[in-house]
Amino acid sequence: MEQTLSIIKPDAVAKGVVGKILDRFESNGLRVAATKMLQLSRKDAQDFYAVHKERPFFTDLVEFMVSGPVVVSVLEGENAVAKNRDLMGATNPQEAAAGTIRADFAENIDANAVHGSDSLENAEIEIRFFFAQREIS
Ligand SMILES: Nc1ncnc2c1ncn2[C@@H]1O[C@H](COP(=O)(O)OP(=O)(O)OP(=O)(O)O)[C@@H](O)[C@H]1O
Repeated sequence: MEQTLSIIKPDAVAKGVVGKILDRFESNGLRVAATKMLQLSRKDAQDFYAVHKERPFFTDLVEFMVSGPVVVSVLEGENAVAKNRDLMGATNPQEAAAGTIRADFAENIDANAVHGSDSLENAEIEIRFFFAQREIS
């Protein structure tokens, strides 16, 4: 079954909506196969978002991602990558469709509540970045 990586970002953890966001996944056919809370180091955040390192928002993105704990999860289900992206909504919460996680819980494009892998290939890389095989059930 397809797997994808989700990150509940520091803004959503600070707001206390971790349970509500995990419920969106579970209520829409995505099983939580692994989950944990952790504090990213600057190196973790820089490595994780390395594809964006030339972008003007990179420094702000890294500082935001280390501003508090995150909750990382492996989600499993049919078309898990695409399904998670649909549930998340557009990157900019102002453009996110009604009923999506970002429309309901995100503040702005910097503090946008969640990350989800954007391809099957990246999902595998991102899952390996955060989880050992024995942590995934
Ligand atoms: N123009 C921008 N200004 C500020 N921050 C941005 C901008 N574009 C993207 N970001 C931040 O960088 C993150 C990664 O950008 P990307 O284009 O990969 O968006 P995404 O795939 O929707 O989000 P994510 O990778 O977090 O799932 C975004 O979630 C957002 O927090």
